[in-house]
Parts: sequence; structure tokens; C-alpha cells
Amino acid sequence: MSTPSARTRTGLVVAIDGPSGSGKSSTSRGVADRLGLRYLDTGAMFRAVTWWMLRAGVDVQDAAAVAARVPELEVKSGTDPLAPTIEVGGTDVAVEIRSDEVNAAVSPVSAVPEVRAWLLELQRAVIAEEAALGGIVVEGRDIGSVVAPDAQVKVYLTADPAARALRRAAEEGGTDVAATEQSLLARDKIDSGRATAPLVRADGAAHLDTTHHTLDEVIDQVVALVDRVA
Ligand SMILES: Nc1ncnc2c1ncn2[C@@H]1O[C@H](COP(=O)(O)OP(=O)(O)O)[C@@H](O)[C@H]1O
Ligand SMILES: Nc1ccn([C@H]2C[C@H](O)[C@@H](COP(=O)(O)OP(=O)(O)O)O2)c(=O)n1
Repeated sequence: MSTPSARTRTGLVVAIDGPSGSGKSSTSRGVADRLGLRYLDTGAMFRAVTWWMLRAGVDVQDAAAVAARVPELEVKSGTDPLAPTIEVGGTDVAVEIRSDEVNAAVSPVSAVPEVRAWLLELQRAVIAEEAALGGIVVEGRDIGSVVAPDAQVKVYLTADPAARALRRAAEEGGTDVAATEQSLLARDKIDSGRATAPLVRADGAAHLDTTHHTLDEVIDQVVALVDRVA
């Protein structure tokens, strides 16, 4: 149940970055719900682009081939934290973008500068519109560093790889935690090592290690950071 704060947070942007399984989505949605803010999952946008490329038969390891198809993209994100949506080319892909195929292809697709430039423009447009209406929580890998460097609140979430893998495997109903950890670490490596907008702790970002904290505790900590500035 939403309990929007009576306070006006017009113009507020909360940027939440971190590696896979650190708790970005659940924390961001919880914070947005508690404070009556909107929510943007930029990872879902990269996943939707990846799903579209795979379905179009594009070789996702070929950056030039991926870049050539960018002008055909149409991505739409719904920003209700209780019911976020993601569409590409008019198709709802909320379920499909969590597949193993997309997990394996999303980091190389996300490293293609043309993909990032195209999504950056879209992300900034959504953020500007929603921030003006009352504030937004945005999660991803480069939100505090590139997408919204002027965000009033920046958070860098981490957790030990073993904890991240356990969480992700539990969420997906998987039993092979070791394989899940390998897949997360492989993505971390590409996401942190790419030339354009790598995963980094942005200047001024508060580092929260969520390994030994419950989701509610992490949400409390982020809400406290927001309360300090807005
Ligand atoms: N602090 C936490 N403690 C335990 N489990 C958590 C915590 N934060 C998130 N989770 C769980 O871990 C899984 C991955 O979290 P998610 O928010 O999707 O991470 P990310 O968006 O960073 O990949 C989800 O099932 C979520 O409920
Ligand atoms: N701002 C962003 C968000 C995601 N990405 C890329 C890199 C990530 O491995 C994929 C998927 O992101 P997503 O947040 O959905 O991944 P997890 O749910 O944390 O596993 O997208 C990115 O490059 N920049």
C-alpha cells in the first residue's frame, strides 16, 4: 500500500546504482512506494533492447550490427513502482527480458555506444518529465555518474557475490547457485570494464553494503538519505 509523504518532492531525482543482485530494484521500488515517487528501471530498458536484437536475429557480439539496428527501436517504460512495465516495439516483454538468453547477451549489447546514447536520451526525457511531476527513483549502473549526475541523492548498493547469487537464484527458483554466481560475475566484469559509462560508484554516492541488512533496513537507510535533502 502506498503511503506517499505529504511533502512535495518536485524535481527530486534519486539515483541508485550497483551490480546485479545488490538489491537495486527492490530497494528503489520500496523507496518510491514509501515516498510517493515514480520509478525507472533502466536495466529493463537495456534488457528490452537485447531481447529485440535477439528476436531480430542480430549477432549481439557484433557491435556494428547492433548499432545499425538502433534507429528501429521503440522502448516504453511504465513508472509505477508497484506495477512497472516495459515494452519494445509495442510488445510487453516484462517476462521475456529475464530469460537466460537475455542475461547472457545484455552486457555486450549494453556496451555498444549507440545503444547507450539512444537509451540515455530516452531515460533523461522520462526522468525530466517525472521529476517535474513529483520526483523519481532511477536505478541502473550509470545513473549517478552519467544519466543524472545532478541527482540530489545518489546511492551505490553492493553485496557479497555469494549473497547476490543466493538472492538471484532464490528469486528465479534456480538451485544452481554456483552457476548463477558465475553469470553475475561475468556480467559485472563487462559492465565495470566497458569504455562507455562503466559501473562505478559515482562522485558523492553513499555506499550501502546490503549483505547483512534486510530489504526493509536498506529502504529505511535510503529514505533517511532522501529526508536529509528533500
Ligand atoms: N537487503 C536484502 N536482503 C535480502 N534479499 C534482498 C535484499 N535486497 C534485495 N533482495 C532480494 O534479492 C533479489 C535481487 O534483488 P533485486 O532488487 O532484483 O537486485 P538488483 O536489482 O540489484 O539486481 C530479490 O529477490 C530481492 O527480493
Ligand atoms: N544503467 C544501466 C542499467 C543496466 N545496464 C546493463 C548492464 C546489466 O548487466 C544489464 C541488466 O541490468 P539489470 O539492472 O536488469 O540487471 P540485474 O537485475 O541487476 O541483474 O543492463 C547498463 O549497462 N546500464
